[in-house]
Amino acid sequence: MDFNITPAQVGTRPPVEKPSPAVLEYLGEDGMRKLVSDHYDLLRQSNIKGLFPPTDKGFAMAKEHSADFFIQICGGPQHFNQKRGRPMMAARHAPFKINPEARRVWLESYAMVLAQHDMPEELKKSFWNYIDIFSIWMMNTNEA
Ligand code: HEM
Repeated sequence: MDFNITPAQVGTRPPVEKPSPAVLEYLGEDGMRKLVSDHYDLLRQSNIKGLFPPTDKGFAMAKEHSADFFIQICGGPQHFNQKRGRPMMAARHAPFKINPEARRVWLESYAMVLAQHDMPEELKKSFWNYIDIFSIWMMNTNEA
């Protein structure tokens, strides 16, 4: 499938549709953790690696929190809320400079992981549509 990135302006918040619970049903929690882990491993080699924690421990925590969130947003247990409180995702990303290029790299890293994955296409599409749009919310600067 094509992983198209929707063009968007910084500061806009288009309505988002959550991924289908079938994504988590297919992957299971461990499968979701692996998906997120593979994504983060690509980010760590990308030109936006400087945004992420430099230590292995910090990086492992970042993976854990992100996977907790994706499990929750796909209808699974509320791990994220229990450990971290209300998601408030845009606010949590505010300390980091996320420009359209950072969004592109972040999404393309997911596209690479999804392209290799054995998940059915309609589940990939559901997951992709969610991150494509919700990632627009996380952009907070046009500065390089
Ligand atoms: C637009 C591109 C994005 C970039 C560049 C980005 C970058 C980051 C960075 C730098 C962190 C902090 C890492 C840490 O120290 O824990 C983070 C945390 C996180 N991000 Fe993103 N992010 C993006 C989009 C998204 C999207 C679309 C989602 C959800 C669908 C998401 C979910 C999360 C979660 C759950 C955390 C952990 C927050 C916490 O526990 O405090 N991110 N992200």
